[in-house]
Amino acid sequence: MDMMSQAIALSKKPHIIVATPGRFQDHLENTKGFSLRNLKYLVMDEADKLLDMDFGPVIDKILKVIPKERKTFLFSATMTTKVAKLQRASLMNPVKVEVSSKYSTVSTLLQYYLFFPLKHKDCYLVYLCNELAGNSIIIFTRTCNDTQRLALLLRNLGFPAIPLHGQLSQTKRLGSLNKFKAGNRNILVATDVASRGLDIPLVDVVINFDIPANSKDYIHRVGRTARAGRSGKSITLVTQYDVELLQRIEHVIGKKMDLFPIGSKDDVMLLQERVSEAQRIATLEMKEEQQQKKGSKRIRSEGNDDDFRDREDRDIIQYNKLGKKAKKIRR
Ligand SMILES: Nc1ncnc2c1ncn2[C@@H]1O[C@H](COP(=O)(O)OP(=O)(O)OP(=O)(O)O)[C@@H](O)[C@H]1O
Repeated sequence: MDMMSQAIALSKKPHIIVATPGRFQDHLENTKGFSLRNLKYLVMDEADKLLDMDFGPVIDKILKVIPKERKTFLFSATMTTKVAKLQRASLMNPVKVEVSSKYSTVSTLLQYYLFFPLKHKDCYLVYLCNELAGNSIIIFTRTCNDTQRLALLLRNLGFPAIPLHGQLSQTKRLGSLNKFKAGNRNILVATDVASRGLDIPLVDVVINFDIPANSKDYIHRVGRTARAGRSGKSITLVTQYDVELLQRIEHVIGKKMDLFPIGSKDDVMLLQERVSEAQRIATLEMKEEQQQKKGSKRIRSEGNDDDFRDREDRDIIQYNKLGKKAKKIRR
């Protein structure tokens, strides 16, 4: 929804507003007649995230202009000392309710790791996707760039992968998510934008392509599977540089992960040639995309059709093109 239609909705004085902090602050500053004088309850979901470096300053501003006489609820699977700071700063008589004094993952989640040298990372991922074909999988990466690259790489090999990251427009993000939810694409490659809050019942496996640097992110990521009593698997890829991070996560969750059972290293390496070719094509496609992006920026700045920004159509064409390329690789 755009700002204007939201302003109209707000003028009708809704009883409940669900908002991201940035947009909320925007309305506080720019929407005439929008006031929070009567606010009674403030709920912060993923509270530790809302109070971190990215959101903290905006939240501070919002807290300053809402009534002190209110009930505040903070929710999250993980908490930080920053929440404690906030409790001291603006909560009266706070009560803390914990399911467990230790961070825990559910017992229906089977947690595995795979250990191999960094140079074979893509190859192991492709091997896993092949082994797990038919499952619905979320693959987490550290950067938007890797998300895009891996989605292209997997598509080049014929896997129905789709990227989701913060640099996509809202429309495209929703589009990706819907395709995944509907089962049209059963591999979602995502950054941590997808690590919290997503409630998709059919996720069978979470793969941490990059091991999360923060153990709390691990808990949120693997929580995308094995939800509401269902079973699920997580597989964390570990290279020679990640051993310490793995140990730290195991310490935080109070569990040791098992080695994911796969064939021999030779079985994995059989894929290497095809993976290398798909990597080469993915790199070219990334370059092509970047050039097209530059082109679209130029067109936009010249004042042409704004819809050019929505590259959904072009992506479909590209997907078909990749489909052909994938066949070529198989032969
Ligand atoms: N008591 C319950 N009985 C059955 N299903 C439930 C119950 N509570 C929640 N669920 C279902 O479990 C799923 C997860 O719930 P919800 O999204 O509220 O979890 P959450 O704790 O907010 O997760 P996260 O913070 O990790 O995103 C939802 O599909 C919800 O409908």
